[in-house]
Amino acid sequence: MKKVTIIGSGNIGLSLAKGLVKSEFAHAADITLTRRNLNALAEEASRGFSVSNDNKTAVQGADIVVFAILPQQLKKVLLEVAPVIEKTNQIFVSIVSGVSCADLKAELGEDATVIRAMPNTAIAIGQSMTCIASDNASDDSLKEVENMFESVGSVVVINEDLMTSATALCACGIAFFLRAIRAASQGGVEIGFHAHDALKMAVQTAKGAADLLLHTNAHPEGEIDKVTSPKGCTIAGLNEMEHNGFSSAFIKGIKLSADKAGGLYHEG
Ligand SMILES: NC(=O)C1=CN([C@@H]2O[C@H](COP(=O)(O)OP(=O)(O)OC[C@H]3O[C@@H](n4cnc5c(N)ncnc54)[C@H](O)[C@@H]3O)[C@@H](O)[C@H]2O)C=CC1
Ligand SMILES: O=C(O)[C@@H]1CCC=N1
Repeated sequence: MKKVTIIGSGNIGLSLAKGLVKSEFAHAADITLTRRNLNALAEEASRGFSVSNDNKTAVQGADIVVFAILPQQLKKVLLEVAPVIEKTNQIFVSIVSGVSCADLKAELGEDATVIRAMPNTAIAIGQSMTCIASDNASDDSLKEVENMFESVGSVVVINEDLMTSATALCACGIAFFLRAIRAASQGGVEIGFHAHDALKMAVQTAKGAADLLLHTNAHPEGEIDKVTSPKGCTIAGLNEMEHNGFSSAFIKGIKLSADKAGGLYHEG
């Protein structure tokens, strides 16, 4: 089993830790979680995770170190751990948006093995879509990190210059789809369902739509064509949504998120 240290145990860091244990990629005891306020990790400690507020000690002995802190918090932490890292044995994975491999190596050293990864919060249940990229990692190191993220979802290896696009489409994207489900359930309440039933119906319908594409490799429009009976109620609703900018709003939102994702580290 690999020893994994996660620097920054907030939303995505904890989701990753939970997912890795659930998938049996690692035992809780082999995962060290750090956070400035140790009290906030009491529950994780009781579940067997090793917890610490000392990043320097926490990186020592780890096979894989994952940086899961905000872009604005990263530089200070890189400078803190750089003197104690083992460049030949350790892999440094950054899931911090907008931080390049070059940025990471500028603080950790040019010979450090750095890999960027962009998962989403469904990683907690083994359903992440994770994109990974590196400019210097060996095939073995890349494979090791790919295996880790494959244990908690799907992985696509991409060119580093597409990482901010991956952030918008996949990491932010989960929020976009969640909002769409919420909107569907609100529509359901207006047409007669109690909120809990409307949400359950919207969630299962969204899951069915995603699974249809996953299982059949079909194109969404092909599946939509099967639903839209001539002169029917589906095409009427769908066109009304489009007249109100549904696809356009989604596309514009993803573009804005991608623009924003690139600038968070250097903006400070
Ligand atoms: N939330 C998400 O869905 C995703 C987030 N990301 C990226 O992951 C990073 C973290 O995002 P979130 O988890 O949402 O933020 P968050 O604010 O929930 O978590 C960051 C954690 O880092 C801790 N922290 C701050 N300074 C620290 C230090 N010096 N030492 C140890 N811990 C420290 C904070 O206490 C906090 O718990 C960001 O860079 C974000 O771009 C990437 C993919 C998905
Ligand atoms: O909103 C954010 O900035 C982070 C990056 C991707 C998901 N959450």
